[in-house]
Formats: sequence, C-alpha cells, structure tokens
Amino acid sequence: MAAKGKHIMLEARNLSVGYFSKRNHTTIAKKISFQLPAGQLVGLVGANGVGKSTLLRSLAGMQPILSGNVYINGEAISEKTALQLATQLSVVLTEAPASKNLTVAELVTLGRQPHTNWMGSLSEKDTEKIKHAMTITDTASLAQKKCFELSDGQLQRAAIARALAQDTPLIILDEPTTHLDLYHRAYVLKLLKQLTKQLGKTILFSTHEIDLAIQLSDTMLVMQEDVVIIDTPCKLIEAGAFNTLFPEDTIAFDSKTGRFSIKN
Ligand SMILES: Nc1ncnc2c1ncn2[C@@H]1O[C@H](COP(=O)(O)OP(=O)(O)OP(=O)(O)O)[C@@H](O)[C@H]1O
Repeated sequence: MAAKGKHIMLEARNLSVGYFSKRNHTTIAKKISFQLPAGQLVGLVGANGVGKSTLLRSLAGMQPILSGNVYINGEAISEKTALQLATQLSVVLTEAPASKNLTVAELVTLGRQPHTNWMGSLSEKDTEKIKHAMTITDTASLAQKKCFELSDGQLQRAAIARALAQDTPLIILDEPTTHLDLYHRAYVLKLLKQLTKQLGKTILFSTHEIDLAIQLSDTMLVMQEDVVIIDTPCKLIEAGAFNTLFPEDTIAFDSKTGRFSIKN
C-alpha cells in the first residue's frame, strides 16, 4: 500500500528476519517491505509461530536483522544510538519486567530514563508524564504495589504505562491484550486508538484479537508464511487476506461481518 504525501514513521525495506546460530541462520520471514504513516494504529496479525514477535523485535532493534533495513522517521535504526532510539520508540513485550521487585510507580518511572539528566532526577514534566501515563492506563491505584503482587492483566497495564511515560512518537506492543479481561481489552485498544488520534502517535501492535483489530486499526499487516500484506482492514477483507490465515475446514472468515466463526 502506498502512503503518498504522508509522513512515514516506520519503514521496512526488503527486510528478512530470523535467528543466527553459530554456523548459519534461520529465516522466519523475508522480503518484508512496508511504510507506516505517522498517527496510525496498525494491527499485526497472523497464526501462531508465523513470526510476529520476531518481526516486532527486529523492527525495534532488539534483535539483529538478517538483511534489509528498518527506518524510523527516515533514519536507519542501525545508525542510531540506544538513547536516540529510546526517544523515538518505546516497546512493550510479552515478557515480565526484569525486576518484579519494583513497585508499579518505579517501573513506570523507568520510562522517563531517556529524558532525565545524568543523575536521573525527575523534573516537573517527568512527574507529570508519569502521573498521566498511570491515570490513563488505570494503574494509579496500583502505584505502591510490587510488580510480583500484580495479576497478569495489571502487570500488562503497568508495562503499557511505562511505555507511555517514555512519551515516544512510535510505540510497538507485542500482544498488549493478552491476559486482559474483556473490559480491559476494549479499554486498552480504545486507549491506543485515542493516542493515535489525539496525540498523533504511531502505534504498531500484534494481536490474536483479529475481529477487534479489524474494527479499530487504520492499517493492518497480515503475516502469512510466505508474505506480509499491508492495507486498510476493508481492502484486506475485499482481497480475501483473512480467508487463508487458518485452516478453512476449522475456522471460516465471514467477509460481511468481518468476523471468524468455528465450522461445524
Ligand atoms: N530465540 C529464538 N531462536 C530461534 N528460533 C526462535 C526463537 N524465538 C522464536 N523462534 C522461532 O521463530 C518462529 C516465529 O516465532 P514468533 O514468536 O516470532 O511467532 P509469533 O507469530 O509471535 O507466534 P505466537 O502467535 O505464537 O506468539 C517460531 O518458529 C519460533 O520457534
């Protein structure tokens, strides 16, 4: 899909992603090219094991890419220092934070690290950003709880709060709705949508909630074994991109409702 005349926040050019071992490498996905315009909510979907997490970690510079290039704001991420990258991009992965002994407030405060001075002291602006991030993720009441005391869903929201406190134009989230109940799933996805519309953030998230992603995303990346397709949800439905995601004798996609159903 061309993104004519729009500012491109994230671009993949002929990207191959996978894993290096001592002697060789394993390619998980290749020839991936797309441009994500600024201010969009972009859902990444695909079957288990197709490579969504591998792709997201590669785009975020958290694992080496096999070949090709990734650009943020028109600059290759390979040219950026870790600190430069941390002011452009925040990441929420599915893994638990390194130290679950931190309180939620401490975890969210870590998000300000790229912005604080060398002593790490917080300015008024830092404190405001932390407070705002906790309010909008519904985690303020958990501020003094240790991360190990949280439910999986509460921890998930605290991790999102940390990324929001980092206040970057681009946010990448790997399955942000895992562990969340129906209310918080809708709450988080609506929040992500609001952040794109009200603050102009570009948000790329992977999900297995394909129905919800179809309803909310401006653009979607559909990852299949041999190709990654990008377009608006409507055009992807028209092109039948969701019909072949799963074995058709078990799950069928209804292009009229935009939903999947189990085949009897
Ligand atoms: N550290 C690793 N080293 C080697 N191979 C890996 C590693 N991590 C994942 N893989 C492999 O890469 C492939 C893609 O895994 P990945 O986790 O990216 O898929 P996914 O689409 O995110 O899956 P899911 O929907 O189940 O979370 C899988 O075959 C997996 O076994």
